[in-house]
Amino acid sequence: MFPPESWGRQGAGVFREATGAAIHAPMLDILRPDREPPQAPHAGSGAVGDAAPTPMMAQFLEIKERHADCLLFYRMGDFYELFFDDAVAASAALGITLTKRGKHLGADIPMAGVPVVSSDDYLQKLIGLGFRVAVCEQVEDPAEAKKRGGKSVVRRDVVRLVTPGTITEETLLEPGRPNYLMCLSRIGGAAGAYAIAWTDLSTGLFRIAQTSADQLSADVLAMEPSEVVVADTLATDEALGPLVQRLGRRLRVEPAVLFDGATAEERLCRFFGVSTLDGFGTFGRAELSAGAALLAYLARTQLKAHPPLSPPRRVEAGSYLRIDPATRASLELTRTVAGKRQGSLLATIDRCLTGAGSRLLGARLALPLTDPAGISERQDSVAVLAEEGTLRRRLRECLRGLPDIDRALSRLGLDRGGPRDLGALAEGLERAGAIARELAGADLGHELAEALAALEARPLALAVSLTDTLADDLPLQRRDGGFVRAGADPDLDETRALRDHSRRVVAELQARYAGETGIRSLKVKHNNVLGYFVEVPEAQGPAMLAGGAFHHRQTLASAMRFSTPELADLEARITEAGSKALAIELALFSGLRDAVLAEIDAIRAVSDALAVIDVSAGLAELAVAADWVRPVVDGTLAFFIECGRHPVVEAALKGGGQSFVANDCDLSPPQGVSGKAGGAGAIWLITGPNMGGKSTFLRQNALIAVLAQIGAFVPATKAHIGVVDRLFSRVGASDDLAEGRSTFMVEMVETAAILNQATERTLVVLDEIGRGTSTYDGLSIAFASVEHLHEVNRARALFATHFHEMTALAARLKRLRNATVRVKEWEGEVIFLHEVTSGVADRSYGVQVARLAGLPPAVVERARQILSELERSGQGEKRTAFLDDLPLFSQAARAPAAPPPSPALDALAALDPDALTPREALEALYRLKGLVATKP
Ligand SMILES: Nc1ncnc2c1ncn2[C@@H]1O[C@H](COP(=O)(O)OP(=O)(O)OP(=O)(O)O)[C@@H](O)[C@H]1O
Repeated sequence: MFPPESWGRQGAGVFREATGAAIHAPMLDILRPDREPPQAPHAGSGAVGDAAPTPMMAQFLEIKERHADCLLFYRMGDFYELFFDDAVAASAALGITLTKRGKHLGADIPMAGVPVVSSDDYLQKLIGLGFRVAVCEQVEDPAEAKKRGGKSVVRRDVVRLVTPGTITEETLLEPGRPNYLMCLSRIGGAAGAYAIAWTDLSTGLFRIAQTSADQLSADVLAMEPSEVVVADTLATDEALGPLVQRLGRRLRVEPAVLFDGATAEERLCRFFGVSTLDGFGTFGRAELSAGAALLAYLARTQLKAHPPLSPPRRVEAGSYLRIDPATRASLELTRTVAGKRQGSLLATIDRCLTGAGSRLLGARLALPLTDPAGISERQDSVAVLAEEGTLRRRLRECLRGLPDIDRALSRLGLDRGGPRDLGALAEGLERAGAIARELAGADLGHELAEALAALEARPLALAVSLTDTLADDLPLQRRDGGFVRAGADPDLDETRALRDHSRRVVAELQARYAGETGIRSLKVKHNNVLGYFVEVPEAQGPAMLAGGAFHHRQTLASAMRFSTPELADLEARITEAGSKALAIELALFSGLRDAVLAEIDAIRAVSDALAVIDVSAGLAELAVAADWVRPVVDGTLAFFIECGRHPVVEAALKGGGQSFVANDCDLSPPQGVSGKAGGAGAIWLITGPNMGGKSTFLRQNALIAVLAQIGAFVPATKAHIGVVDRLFSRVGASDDLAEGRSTFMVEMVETAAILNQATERTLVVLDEIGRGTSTYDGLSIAFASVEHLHEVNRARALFATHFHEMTALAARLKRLRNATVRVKEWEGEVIFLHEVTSGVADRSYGVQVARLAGLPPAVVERARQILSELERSGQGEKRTAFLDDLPLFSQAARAPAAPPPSPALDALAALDPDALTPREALEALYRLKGLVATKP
């Protein structure tokens, strides 16, 4: 990077050029009103009529035109300046001052700026608000520009576009969360092949997966991407509508040419410097298109920098547990319903000590495995470290505070790295050695043995040269030097000695001058304008001039400043030695950087190995601390959990000094059920009081399945799980008003997905289906859904309901069992025991719960009265007839004898079912329901 062209902001209109001469400029040169064209036809023309814009203005407009959709951070001295609309937008978004500089087309030019040193904070805010930022730097030394003539402007260009998915700065990233940029591609129309490719530019990870129209949303959202790039031709496609809506600001539309399938493979090959992709896997056309688009988008945003991506790895469909977005949300896997990480499953189980470990755990939670052998390998790692307490503690000691190797590596690869990134690698490699020594000789499973092998294969020579070269305390930026250890390079030592010696001579001069002049308050000082100078109180100034050895430079209110040939000479020597020292340091930096990049694969393998060790040790720590067990995971259809607990609720209760009541669950294929009904897993129909713990029980079993399949231990005393291919959980209703769907509609859409897609291997967890509509409608839907699950899907399922009528199904459906949550009633109070047992609940205790919730006593009493009447009058259509006799409804009892007119019936009579499309039918149904609801 070149020294900035110093058009500073300091003072009112005082700007210094890089040459050091102070100049007074009432306004920035480019924006001086007298130099502005009276009328510029449009931004970017560069020259207008008889009055051309200033060269710098022309440069600004030209660059801005090329990056019209970005805020342009235009580097001027120590600031990034924004002009015109960018300035207005940034000042509103960042709360920074909006000023005016000069005129354009007769109007003031708005301007706002942020200091370069703190620009990361501003960038973070802007990116978070959905802006994209083009960072424009000087791309030549100001001295070069000067050679071209006095008026020449230093060449500038955009060096990088900062977008949500392409951030690499440590300060802009969360340590434990990946930052995914994703491209989505489709080949061959709506029914064609879909694929996604995603990368974490900050770590170099690169994955490609095939998907389908059905799975698209689930697969995209599972990765929680920060930015999703879609071709303009696809973004407007109806099939993508719901996903596009969900992505909102995260969506980025780019020209379709980025996704060009014909050149995709060749572009991928060229990027990775290979003649064929066979070594990386076999990719379909849509996958190649998505992968190549990703590279093209990176080229657009990173410009000249070549991101150090790992070769693409294909995520095989079917190799992971499918979890749709609604299930992820309802199970609060990575964030709570309120959107917080705290309180999610991930936050509860994450005991990792490194950012890479937390990211790996998150990635495993996004894609739990379905292959029992792969799961077992991960479990072996956890088991070894759970058993070997001393080893685990020592490993965790080494991992604590380990720098983020992946991110340091990525920044170095993009040439955005500094001395601390090299330092991070030095420390990382050293710790890797310590960890390898701890692991050597231990009885490790396959996964940990592989990790150990990667640690042992670490590039030793590189580690040594990094440690030998780098100083103990490293500056953030390389441009100031001072990061090379004394003794590392003889030339550098010599130059530094020269510089330091000259500095000492300067200090000695002060004593000599004071002695010679007899002025005891004489001082030798330094500033950027004068360099070294002698300063004396103003009264002594004339005496200094008398001897002729001191040349007057400046008079201040209370002091006079002088220079001497000796000082000027020393200054020159110090500056020269300083530049030489810096040049040597920068050369050493480049050498080390090249050496690092030459070993990038080995270093990445070390980092991956450390992440695996961190995740395994973290899960082992959790298993020991919270008393979790290793589940048996195999290819059967078993689902047996003894004394299972909800990890998050248990942790929360523990915090409040309460204990969690453990419960068993057994959905394994029931013994003794033969014929068509046999063979598949069971359904538990759970009835029980409100607040009894039904939802918690449902969720805990789904979470145990997920934990088992990421290779973790589980909160239970015993567990046997036949791998689940797909998990559906509908617990707790939510409106999706953003997509224009009511609570009931959302519930039905999700239920439809479950009934259409669940297989024998699926685990379905359903809570109170059908409660968002009238009792009979709801009951009928719930009945039919359970029957379908039992007969057609044959999935393992937990179904909680307040429709006690449904318990009768157990007599007909062979694999359905009734279970209930126990409560005790004591002196009119309900006591929740949170125990799940076989059997049927007698009632819901809703009124008692309502009282506990603080409903006014009069309402509770009235509800009790109505409830006992309802229970007394039994079932059937006339069950509410008694209400007329109750005091509150006696008014309504005086209704006219003749049946009231019914707009709903009239509207129904007017309908012609054969003439309606399914959508119109649905709308008509809603209209009818609306009419019924508003009926007096
Ligand atoms: N096994 C348990 N041990 C201890 N406390 C529990 C247990 N299960 C649930 N709870 C506590 O009871 C509260 C209510 O549980 P939950 O929401 O699961 O009830 P529910 O039966 O689904 O109620 P509703 O039918 O009203 O939705 C939870 O917030 C939790 O604090």
